[in-house]
Amino acid sequence: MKIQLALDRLPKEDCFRLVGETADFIDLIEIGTGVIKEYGMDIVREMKQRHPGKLLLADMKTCDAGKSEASQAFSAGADIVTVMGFAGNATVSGALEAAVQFGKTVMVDLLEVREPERVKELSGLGVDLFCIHIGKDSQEQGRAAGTASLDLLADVPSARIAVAGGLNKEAVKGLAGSRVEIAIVGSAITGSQNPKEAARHIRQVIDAAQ
Ligand SMILES: O=C(CO)[C@H](O)[C@H](O)COP(=O)(O)O
Repeated sequence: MKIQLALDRLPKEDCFRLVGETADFIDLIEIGTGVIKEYGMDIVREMKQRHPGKLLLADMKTCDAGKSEASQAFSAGADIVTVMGFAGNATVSGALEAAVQFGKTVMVDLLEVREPERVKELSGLGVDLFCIHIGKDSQEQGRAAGTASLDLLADVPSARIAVAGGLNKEAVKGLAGSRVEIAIVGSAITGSQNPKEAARHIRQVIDAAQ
């Protein structure tokens, strides 16, 4: 299982510092939605320039203008962009079209998607990478991402799966050995007193489970 470090609600300098400290233990870097709203495509561009060997995800959370927004992020150096699963099919298809043009990838964020039928429909459009996501506001109401929510993808055995939403070391351990390909971890690393050690521990948990 891969680790995607989510950089959310952070100043630019902290984003670069955190990636510098944890780079040995993470596989993907995510520029979070709020960080993109603050710094735009410049931070996507700069992160790719500084870390060309890491896969870079721009968490655009696109819900309209799919082709245009995906192209914007791919042009800036993103390898993966996110599009919301509740977006219209034309938006998802537009983003997928851009991904083909740039030779890159779309991740569909299933935040608030509850119907397996919708996941099958998205798969039919050509989506192969999905993110099961419990958002910040839901987390504050006591929900957390876990293996139970994998049921949403039970009918799409070919789907590649990422999981996000308050994952910590214990939750990542619970995902190890499941279908999940990418554990998206934000605050458990970025909010830790020692981000490098936090990332190292999560990496160890994953390696030990393989
Ligand atoms: O997409 C996100 C928020 O919308 C976050 O990147 C994702 O939830 C991971 O962060 P955390 O581990 O802090 O929940």
